[in-house]
Amino acid sequence: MLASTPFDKTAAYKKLKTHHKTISQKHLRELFEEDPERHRKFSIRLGDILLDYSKNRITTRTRAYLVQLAEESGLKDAIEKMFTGEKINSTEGRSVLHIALRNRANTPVLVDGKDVMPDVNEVLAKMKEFSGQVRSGAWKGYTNKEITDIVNIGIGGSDLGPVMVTEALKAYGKKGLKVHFVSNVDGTHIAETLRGLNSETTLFMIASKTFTTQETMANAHSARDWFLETATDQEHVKKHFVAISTNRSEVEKFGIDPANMFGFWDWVGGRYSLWSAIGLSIACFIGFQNFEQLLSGAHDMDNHFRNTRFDKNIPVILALLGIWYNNFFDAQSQAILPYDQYMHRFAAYFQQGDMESNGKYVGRDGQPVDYQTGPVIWGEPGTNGQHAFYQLIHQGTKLIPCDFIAPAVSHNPLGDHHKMLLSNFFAQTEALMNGKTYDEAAAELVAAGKNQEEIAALAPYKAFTGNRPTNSILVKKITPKVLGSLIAMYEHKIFVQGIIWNIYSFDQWGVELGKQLANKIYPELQSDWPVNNHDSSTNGLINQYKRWR
Ligand SMILES: O=P(O)(O)OC[C@H]1O[C@](O)(CO)[C@@H](O)[C@@H]1O
Repeated sequence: MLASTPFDKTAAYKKLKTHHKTISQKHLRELFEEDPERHRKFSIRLGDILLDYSKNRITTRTRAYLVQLAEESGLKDAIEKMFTGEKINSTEGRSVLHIALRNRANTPVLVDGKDVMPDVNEVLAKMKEFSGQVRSGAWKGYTNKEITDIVNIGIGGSDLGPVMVTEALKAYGKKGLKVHFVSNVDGTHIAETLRGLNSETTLFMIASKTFTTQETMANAHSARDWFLETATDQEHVKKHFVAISTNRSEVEKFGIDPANMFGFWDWVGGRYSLWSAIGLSIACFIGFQNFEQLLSGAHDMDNHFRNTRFDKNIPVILALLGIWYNNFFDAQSQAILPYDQYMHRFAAYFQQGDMESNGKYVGRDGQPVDYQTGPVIWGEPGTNGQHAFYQLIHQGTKLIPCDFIAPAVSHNPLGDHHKMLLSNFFAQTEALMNGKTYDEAAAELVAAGKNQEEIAALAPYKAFTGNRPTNSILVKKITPKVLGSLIAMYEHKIFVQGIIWNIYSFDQWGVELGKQLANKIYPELQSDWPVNNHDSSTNGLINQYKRWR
């Protein structure tokens, strides 16, 4: 069991409340003027990753109080409980062991007294063999041709991780092997994906922890129908369909050869599952060695997280800063802004990772919390975001803490593109911090030849308050290893915040109600009879749909 202290009842919370009154009056410009050592004091380096969090509205005292908050919340104990397989996902009665999936040290990790590592290693060995066969062409389709296209069918955690990673690591992808992802139950998704594919050279991976998810099962059945239209013989299914699941009996019921099933376990949360067999499409695309590098990067971050004191601990610091803005500055959201086109799904990935984990209002004591929990996560790659929503980040009325992420080395060193990209990366955090005073704006207008009247009219709009906090995460290069570390970094940040907010981060009951109601409405859509058993809005919408279809 995890300790259960409502975070607003801690002594550190009270200190931070008072301290916030002082800090909220300070401008980041002043903080930098007062202390030229901020970069050194507020940076952490781990291998090829540098976190500079100096452009935050904090002092060393803020950090000390935040660290105290983490300590009072029982974080140290909670981390140990997670790493040692205790059932900290209490509402589902499960351990939380994505860390075991990437435990490259192979030290025993016990669940109910049984070491899970032999099972983990067995599945990894099977993934290695299979991905090797697909990549080498040894795995043949029903007409003896090599596989050219993989279609992963899954949703949520059984889709977003593989999508994000295969995009982020496209530079490592095997030429001539394409990966496609179908998630939405909207028939357009699968129809558009299958258009142009050849059943003889296409391999389907049906990825679902439960193997009962409506969207995935509907898409899987449509994929099989499409396949059998040309392949005709049921026997051929086994060369073209593999399953990734914890539910063997449902996999068998679907008709997938158990030899083609890649298992995982209930202690792997869906949104933490890309390290498991759910990552099979990743392993096929980038190769098993690179997949192991991804695991190893995550393992490095796991070790750092578990063994480093909190004020030098990257995930802990990121989590505490998030709490500082979320609960003391009333920030509603958090932007993740990768300056790397390959990472264009990174923010979308952590929308599930963060919002499904910490979008909770009931505390671990069973009572509604009376403070804010998980933020809205959003973001797009720079520089596109700059020309879309950054205006609001710079001059809007909302405080939006931002994480800027960029690699020093590009996979595509084309002319001066990367220098231009990085100059934007550096410039944005500087601009958000410093802003532009009225006097600076007026001086620019003078230099542009404007008269006093024009200056008075325009300067208020051209001035920026600045004082907008950012983290800069500069990495050497987006390699599989670095990406693994970055993903694990955010996973642990989410964990820390959940512990401090005193909520359960590893269940997701909130998505159940919609599923239940959809299952109830689905049979009602079979006939043309009007319905009258819902509220007037839902009845009206369903009945109009029936008239129009
Ligand atoms: O892998 P499954 O069982 O198909 O579930 C897919 C997704 O559905 C959810 O349960 C709810 O959205 C996610 O947590 C999960 O990643």
